[in-house]
Amino acid sequence: MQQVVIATKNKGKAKDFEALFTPLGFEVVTMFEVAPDMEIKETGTTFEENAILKAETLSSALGKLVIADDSGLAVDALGGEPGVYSARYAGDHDDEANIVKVLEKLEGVPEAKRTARFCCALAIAGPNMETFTVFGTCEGVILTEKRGTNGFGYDPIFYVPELGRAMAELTPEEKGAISHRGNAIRKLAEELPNLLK
Ligand SMILES: O=c1nc[nH]c2c1ncn2[C@H]1C[C@H](O)[C@@H](COP(=O)(O)OP(=O)(O)OP(=O)(O)O)O1
Ligand SMILES: [Mg+2]
Repeated sequence: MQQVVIATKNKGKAKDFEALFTPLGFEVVTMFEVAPDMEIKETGTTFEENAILKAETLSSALGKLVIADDSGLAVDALGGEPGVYSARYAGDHDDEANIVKVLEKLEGVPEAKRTARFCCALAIAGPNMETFTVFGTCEGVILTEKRGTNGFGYDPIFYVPELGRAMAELTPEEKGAISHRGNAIRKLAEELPNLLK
């Protein structure tokens, strides 16, 4: 099976990518398999910068085509926070602590003002091509408590109005159909024939 290398060490993201790439006939491979000891510092100030950093670093190391994902949650009432710092908002990659911090900061904020979006920048880098990026979003509303057990990160507190459910109440396929990551991958898929020729 053809492989697609994703420059991530996030198991939740890897599952999202599997739901999106397996139907296309690709096996998803992550840094756990190809570069478990590599640490890539996310020093950028935008999702795009960090995605490019991760894709180019791993692609150079492997000499292969690599896709990276930098993503996060932007809450309107918090001026776009946690944004690019989503993974490190309350603790280093502590999803539960991050959720508690967002809910605390939004205490007393009425539903109409709890609008937010998930953002996903994807970068694709390879030996014989210029790095290319796409951006996807997904609009939602921050709940006042957690709902559902699927997904990862902020999914339990992210309500998707068009489906009437929290992101963590969706199957991986349902999430992929409407998510920031799914939307970004569909944009990338449109461009891929031009990029690789
Ligand atoms: O679909 C999602 N559903 C819920 N939460 C999400 C999603 N997508 C991103 N997020 C949150 C998780 C993490 O707090 C941050 C990503 O941070 P980000 O640096 O891109 O990923 P990461 O450090 O976990 O893994 P890696 O850099 O190895 O790909 O945004
Ligand atoms: Mg990261």
